Amino acid sequence: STTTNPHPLSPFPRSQNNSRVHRLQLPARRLPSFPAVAPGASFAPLPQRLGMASLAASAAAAAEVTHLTQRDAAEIDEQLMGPLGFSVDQLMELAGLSVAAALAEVYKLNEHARVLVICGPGNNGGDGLVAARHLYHFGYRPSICYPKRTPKPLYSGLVTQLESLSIPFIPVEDLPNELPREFDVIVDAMFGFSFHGTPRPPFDHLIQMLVSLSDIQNPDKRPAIVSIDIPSGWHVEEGDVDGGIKPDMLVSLTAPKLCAKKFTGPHHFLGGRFVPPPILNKYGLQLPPYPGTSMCVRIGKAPSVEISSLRENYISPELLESQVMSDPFDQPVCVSPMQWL
Ligand SMILES: NC(=O)C1=CN([C@@H]2O[C@H](COP(=O)(O)OP(=O)(O)OC[C@H]3O[C@@H](n4cnc5c(N)ncnc54)[C@H](OP(=O)(O)O)[C@@H]3O)[C@@H](O)[C@H]2O)[C@H](O)CC1
Ligand SMILES: [K+]
Repeated sequence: STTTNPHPLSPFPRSQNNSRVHRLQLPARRLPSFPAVAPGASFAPLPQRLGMASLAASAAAAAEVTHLTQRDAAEIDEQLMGPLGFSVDQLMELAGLSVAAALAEVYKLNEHARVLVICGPGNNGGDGLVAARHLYHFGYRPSICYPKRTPKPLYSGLVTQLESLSIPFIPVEDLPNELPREFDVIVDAMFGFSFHGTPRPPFDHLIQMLVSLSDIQNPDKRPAIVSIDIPSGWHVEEGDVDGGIKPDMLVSLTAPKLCAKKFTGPHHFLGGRFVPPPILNKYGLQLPPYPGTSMCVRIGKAPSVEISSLRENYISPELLESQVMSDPFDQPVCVSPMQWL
């Protein structure tokens, strides 16, 4: 056939003259869907059901996860949405779902139902809108602050979907002064990998508000901050160069960006389980495998639980007087998990 290729970067190249086409060529042999790592990667594939040994391997592998430059992150995005056939809606849906899933894994519904999602003008903000919808369906009570709306159908559609769920949109000037009393979690969906310079209004004010919150040392006295892809205001490669937000949780998408090396919070997750082999191969990405059907995977070690504090806080179940036997040997034994400690 003499038809020309509509996508110059197509993974199914018709022109052999385009060097970028060569670099994106699909492997001749069909790769298995697991492990999602480049061939020759230095860590071994892990089983889908992670046992203790493989969890340790996963932590070791985390040290080797690839961190992207701003340019590579943008280029990967363009390739996914060009020659690799994805649409922005699709990627945003998966990104937002990953964020909601990661948040729900750490901040359980019974104690963290009230979530404020602060959305910026670009796709990072779109991820926040999608995450809010999924959080609603998970049982959370999200509210949204979306001060610079984008008049594109994708975004107005997301807003309509959220309005149909009666999710409140709070104008920036109406945000309560006492955020810690009103919300359990704040999702920072202001800026992602296209951020540059210093934040302009009203985001400068919103970022400062989150900086003041993250300065409160006692995490029980403030909402947890969850940043999507990049802590907003951070330099995408250098990190926190200007006394910025210190999120408790970072959900990197596709692959962590260089700034994530400076993240010191307790919870770092990877989401965006959509990276196909041509991208993994071209950029030599080393990414941890996602467990089972999960949309997110923890990068690095989970914070350890202080067992002695569990013991101190443990209150034994009440034993009613009527249940007490006269002979203690007849007393029914109540085995609680704490008795094994
Ligand atoms: N492949 C993936 O991993 C996917 C990730 N997704 C998410 O998309 C973002 C990147 O989205 P993008 O739209 O390219 O960029 P941002 O959301 O970071 O923001 C761009 C808008 O922000 C404005 N901007 C930039 N700097 C400033 C500033 N200093 N002050 C105020 N506003 C700023 C910018 O305006 P300009 O006028 O400067 O152009 C834009 O309006 C990625 O991080 C992920 O979260 C996708 O959802 C799915 C695929
Ligand atoms: K962000």
